Amino acid sequence: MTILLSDERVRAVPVVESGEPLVRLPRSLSPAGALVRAGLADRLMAADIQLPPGIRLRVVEGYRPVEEQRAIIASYAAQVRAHHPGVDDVELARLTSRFVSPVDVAPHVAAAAVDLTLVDVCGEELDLGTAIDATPEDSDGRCYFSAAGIGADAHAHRDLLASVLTRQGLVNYPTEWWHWSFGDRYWALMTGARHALYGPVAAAVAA
Ligand SMILES: C[C@@H](N)C(=O)N[C@H](C)C(=O)O
Repeated sequence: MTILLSDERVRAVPVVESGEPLVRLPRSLSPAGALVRAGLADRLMAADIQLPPGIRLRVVEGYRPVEEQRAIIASYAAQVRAHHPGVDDVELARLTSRFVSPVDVAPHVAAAAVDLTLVDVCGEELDLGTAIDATPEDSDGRCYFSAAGIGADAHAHRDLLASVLTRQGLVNYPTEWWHWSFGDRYWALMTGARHALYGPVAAAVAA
């Protein structure tokens, strides 16, 4: 059974902030220059060199300011309401958290998560079954890491991604094949760590 980011068990995980700085990923790994915690950056670089020749990781997003997280929540919650008329507020929050995290436990706001994919030598994205940020509604559930209804290549590419990232200690959010994190509260719950390493980062600190 999938544990969502809105689950009380995630919120119950304590954070013992390590104070680890944010670093900008190299452009070869993240043309957008995503910012992440130093420990996550090291793990991503280690995962990248484990890939077969001709395949690289491509990180499209890392740290996200809290205002941006709030804006994504508001926008997607409105879409969920339109798709699921009549849901109460509790169910709305649960359904919304399949695609975007509540602010207080948000892995991107802690600079502890990345959205990423695989690219070939020309920088072209490989087939992972859906676009990054395809919602459950738009993709008919194919955004879930273990979804049926995607091709053999997409399955193989998701498995390849998982093999190099889990070896570095990252965990996937099962409703989004592209979302991987390290050191946040969701990661702590999933790995059995006693506490999270990284809490929310203020925009002023990230600047
Ligand atoms: C909105 C989507 N790209 C995303 O980042 N989702 C995760 C679960 C999050 O909000 O942390």
